[in-house]
Amino acid sequence: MIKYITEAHDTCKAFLVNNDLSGSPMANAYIALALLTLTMSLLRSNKKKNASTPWNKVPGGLPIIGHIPHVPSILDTLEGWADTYDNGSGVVEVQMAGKKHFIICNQEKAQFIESKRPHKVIRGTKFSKAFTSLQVCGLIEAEGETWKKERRMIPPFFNHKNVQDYVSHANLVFSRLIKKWSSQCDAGPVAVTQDMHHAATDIISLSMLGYDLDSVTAPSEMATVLDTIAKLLLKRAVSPFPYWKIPIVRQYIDNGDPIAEKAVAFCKQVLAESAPSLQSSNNFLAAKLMKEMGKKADQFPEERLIGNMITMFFAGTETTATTNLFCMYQLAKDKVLQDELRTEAEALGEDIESIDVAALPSKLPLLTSFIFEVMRYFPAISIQRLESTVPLTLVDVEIPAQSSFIVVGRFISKKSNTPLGPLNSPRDKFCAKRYLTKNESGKYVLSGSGDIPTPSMGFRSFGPAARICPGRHLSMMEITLVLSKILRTFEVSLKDGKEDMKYVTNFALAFEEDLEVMLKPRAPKAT
Ligand code: HEM
Repeated sequence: MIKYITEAHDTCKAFLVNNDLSGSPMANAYIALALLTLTMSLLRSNKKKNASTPWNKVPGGLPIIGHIPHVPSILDTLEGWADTYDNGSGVVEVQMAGKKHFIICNQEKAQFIESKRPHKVIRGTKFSKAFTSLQVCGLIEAEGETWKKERRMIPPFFNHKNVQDYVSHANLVFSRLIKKWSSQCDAGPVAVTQDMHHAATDIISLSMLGYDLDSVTAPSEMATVLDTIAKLLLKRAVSPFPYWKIPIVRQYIDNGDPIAEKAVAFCKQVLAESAPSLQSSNNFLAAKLMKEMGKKADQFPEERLIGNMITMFFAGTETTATTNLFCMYQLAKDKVLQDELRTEAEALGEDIESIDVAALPSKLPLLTSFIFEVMRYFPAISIQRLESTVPLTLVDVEIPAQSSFIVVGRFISKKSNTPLGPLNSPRDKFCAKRYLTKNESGKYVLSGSGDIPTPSMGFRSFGPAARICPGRHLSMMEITLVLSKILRTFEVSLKDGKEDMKYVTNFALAFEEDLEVMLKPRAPKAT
């Protein structure tokens, strides 16, 4: 027993180290509380041993807490279990943190679970509580009727027509980024990670609030606050117990409440200051939303408007920046591909900045296919944690309400449904041309309608149909624009030819270390 408690203790410690909490004076109290919570959950769980199920269970595990995924690579552990234990049913059962979880590892089962959203299957309650605790009350945290109402209201402002209004923001921010890198690139490798995050934050700030943070040019306190909220949300969502409700303890563990207050105060102030010009502004979400709300009686309350603004920073910054970084890394690794993409970007001429957003995929088919493949292969969000609110029948077995599901999206996309593309590329390999096909004149064009691929095509990077990412056209516009600018301005290569960048795989993918690249300015074209 002592062995098990020691192992659990070590895991909690690893969690703290992983989340920069190990230096906290409350670390041991945290561990003790975590262990107590695990024990309590066992006592409460009143488990019925299900001797035979049509799916496999991950064998072994510790009494009380069950299996403990290795903290630096939760995703790898989950995918490893899916790979080893799926008997073809698409479900693997595992006991973790005193609770049964179902790992959903094929397309058919994923679709079944996701079809039950938003009422019978929801995001985990722990997740919602973490969001509410930091006042990030918006579309991501919402369920049921609130979600339906906000889903009707907000996503239309992310369609192609509206994203066109945000293009000037992306152009402004990326011009600053390219200018900054141009001034640094002669001095050696350029550290691009933080700049890419700042660029994504600045674009969200301009496009959602109409406010220019300009954190690409100079550090901005508010950019740091908004970035910290995202980290706190993830930390709270995976915590074994709601430590933030415990007076004194909470301020030592994350000091999240004053940070959340700052973010809310910032959004309120920006909106109050821009109120007089809202009627004439149409190039940021808050203005569009407030006009729409003015037309209707059933407005949503101020805290949800603000909560939705902060939600967009959380949802739209890390995801887009991470994808941009993985794209840069793939470009830097493959000079031939880089040249092909550059030729395509240059053929567009100078009009990239005023281009019709909806036309980007057809004008830049190879770049678009490359971005889709980066997203499939390195999805910013690689797993989804879900919970049932009613009993569900899974492979002819009734499983109770409050069952926990983990959909391993990246794993599924590497196994099934994903097209092999014109080069017949295996699904577990990276292939930039995967989403292309040759037309009658032998030219590569995007396959199918050219739209963003769907989960039924093995592409799960923007989430399932029911709660598909509303920001997908905005992020595609951003990524296409910044890559086109980078390709036209620089030749990109890896620092010291270093090809083996490691990435961490907790809930979102990220490079373990900052990405540094060599940027060689391209010779100005002879006129
Ligand atoms: C490469 C960039 C992005 C990726 C990979 C991405 C991925 C995702 C995924 C996988 C989901 C579904 C989560 C679920 O299953 O519940 C999602 C939802 C969401 N995304 Fe994105 N996203 C990106 C960019 C953005 C941007 C730029 C915004 C807005 C500014 C945004 C706003 C949202 C919101 C509000 C939701 C919740 C939708 C709902 O629950 O109804 N995302 N995103």
